[in-house]
Amino acid sequence: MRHNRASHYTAARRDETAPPAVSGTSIASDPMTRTDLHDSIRAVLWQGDHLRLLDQRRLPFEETAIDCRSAAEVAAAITDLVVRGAPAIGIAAAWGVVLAARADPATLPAALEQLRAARPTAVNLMWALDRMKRAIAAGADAAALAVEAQAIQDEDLAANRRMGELGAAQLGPAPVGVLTHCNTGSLATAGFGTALGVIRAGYAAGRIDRVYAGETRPWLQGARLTMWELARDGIPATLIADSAAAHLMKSGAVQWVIVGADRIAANGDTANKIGTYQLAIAARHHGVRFMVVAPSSTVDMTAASGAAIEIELRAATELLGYGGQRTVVDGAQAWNPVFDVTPAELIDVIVTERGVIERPAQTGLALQFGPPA
Ligand SMILES: CSC[C@@H](O)[C@@H](O)C(=O)COP(=O)(O)O
Repeated sequence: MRHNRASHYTAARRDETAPPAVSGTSIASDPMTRTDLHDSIRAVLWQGDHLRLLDQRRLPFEETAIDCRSAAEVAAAITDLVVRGAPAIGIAAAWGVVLAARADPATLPAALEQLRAARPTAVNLMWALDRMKRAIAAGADAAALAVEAQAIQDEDLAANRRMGELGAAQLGPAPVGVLTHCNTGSLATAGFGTALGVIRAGYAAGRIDRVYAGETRPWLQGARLTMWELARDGIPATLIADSAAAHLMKSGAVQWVIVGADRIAANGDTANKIGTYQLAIAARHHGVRFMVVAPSSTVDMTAASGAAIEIELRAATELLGYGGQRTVVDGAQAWNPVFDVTPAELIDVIVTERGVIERPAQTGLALQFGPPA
């Protein structure tokens, strides 16, 4: 393993013996630099002529990167969860557009379409592509598109820092226990994180003393990724099975559930990782408060309510086995929706970089985002 503290990742080198992690793409796989701070985690890194993605399917035990050299490779990496988390896939897609422009501007319409189809629920993907499309319409060349993609990435990091401050101010002052779901940290964003950014800021301010993370079946984003990020930061963290959440709340160990979002409708209904809805129901029953943290790029004012949000259904095989090993009897069927919608009535606070919306069911998002489109 080669370490290079001057850059975030070690230089990629083609490993002919490694199995292709994303079918049909050329992959350079190599260990990435290990550092100790969340600031050093970069899920998406532009390398001047290609895009380097930290392969999140292999964490926490392997820090390897995949180099994408075409929009098609970026789209495949998004679909296959090499890169995941609503803001991060929007950022990766923006760089995918840059790759298409550099290769041949004539391929841009097809590239935009292919990237848009990579995953259906996280609206940050469509938001970022629409922004790149507007830049193309305004005459941007590949270099100008790279500036736009970098701006999308930089603005996301700034939004996360701001949401961290705003969300942490909602807590305490006495330190609380917090439950989170999936992974909303540096890995899911340009850095720092949304819900995990609030947790980072809250812990730093002495307003959080313990974080519980649901494991997040079947891809284990909570177990593999959130626990990894929290361990690197030295934040006290306890993993729970997803099905232990109501029991945890009943014990009195948590006062807040803090989660991210993949799409927030105009009325405040929020799509997020499957299992979020049942956390919100259990939280309301136990008097535990429920906070959603997401940048404005996650807000979709064209969706009047959660009913308008497409929920991604993934392959049944993701549920029928574990670690490459089949665990369910042959011939069994499985249903694998990977997001659900939490109704606004169950949400106490929505935090975006524009501010805090308390009891969103009463006002919707119009206070910050204007009337529904
Ligand atoms: C800041 S990330 C917010 C959401 O994207 C996150 O909670 C989530 O549901 C991610 O799902 P994933 O399937 O891992 O992309």
